[in-house]
Amino acid sequence: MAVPRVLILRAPGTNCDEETAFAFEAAGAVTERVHVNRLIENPKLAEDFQVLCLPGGFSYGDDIAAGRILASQLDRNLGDMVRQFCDQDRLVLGICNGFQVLMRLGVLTSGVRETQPATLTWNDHGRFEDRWVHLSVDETPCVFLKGIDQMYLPIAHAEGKFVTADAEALKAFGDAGRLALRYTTADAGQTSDEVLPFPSNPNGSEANVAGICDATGRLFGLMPHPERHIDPTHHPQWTRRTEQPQWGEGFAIFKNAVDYFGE
Ligand SMILES: NC(=O)CC[C@H](N)C(=O)O
Repeated sequence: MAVPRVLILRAPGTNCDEETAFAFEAAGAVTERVHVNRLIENPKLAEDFQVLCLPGGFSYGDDIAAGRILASQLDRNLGDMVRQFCDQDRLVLGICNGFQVLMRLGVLTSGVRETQPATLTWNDHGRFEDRWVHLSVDETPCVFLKGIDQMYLPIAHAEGKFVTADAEALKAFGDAGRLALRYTTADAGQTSDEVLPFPSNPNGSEANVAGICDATGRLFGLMPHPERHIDPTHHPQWTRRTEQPQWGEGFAIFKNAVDYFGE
């Protein structure tokens, strides 16, 4: 099986890059954490990688809007590199702040209309929300979610509310299976378009959206942090369980990415 090489992009304020590298390596990938300035000096560096991952954090202090400055920097300086990564048979993953960057770049929402069809904005209650959430997976082409029905993962964000320009845009995403990951209740197995009340839906996202993918399923962004639930002991109730699973519930996302290159 081919071992994919994962480029984990660092920028001032990134704070989840080491955990994300650990998760990918546990799943069998080779990783390199590369600062955005190194990539701007030499964009050809990216040619050695099959997966581009934008990890979580507070890039450029979330100034202007979370992800805005890093997205502009990538667009202006590395636009060709990012487009090539998205167009070829490679994978792109954005986790939390990385998801915000991908949304500002527009790579996850392309194909729906000319003008920007969706964004991430402030949580309804206007605060940073840091806790665990229940998630369910839609019928989706998303490579990273293959074989996953449910997950229990932590969130830690202030600007995670998914909104679309109008109902037509939301429907277009939904019909294509692009509203891939949703917040749900502790007992629900299904995804739902009806907005669930807080705390099940932590930020007021339309259709309870926690993550979306592009039309091919190769590009994916999510607000929860799968890299923070890799070991079973990351689960907040792990000491009460009689048996431990081999991996935490976020691990399958990284494993799916690695397995994609072995198929
Ligand atoms: N955990 C993160 O990546 C944080 C995302 C972003 N800084 C926010 O607060 O919305």
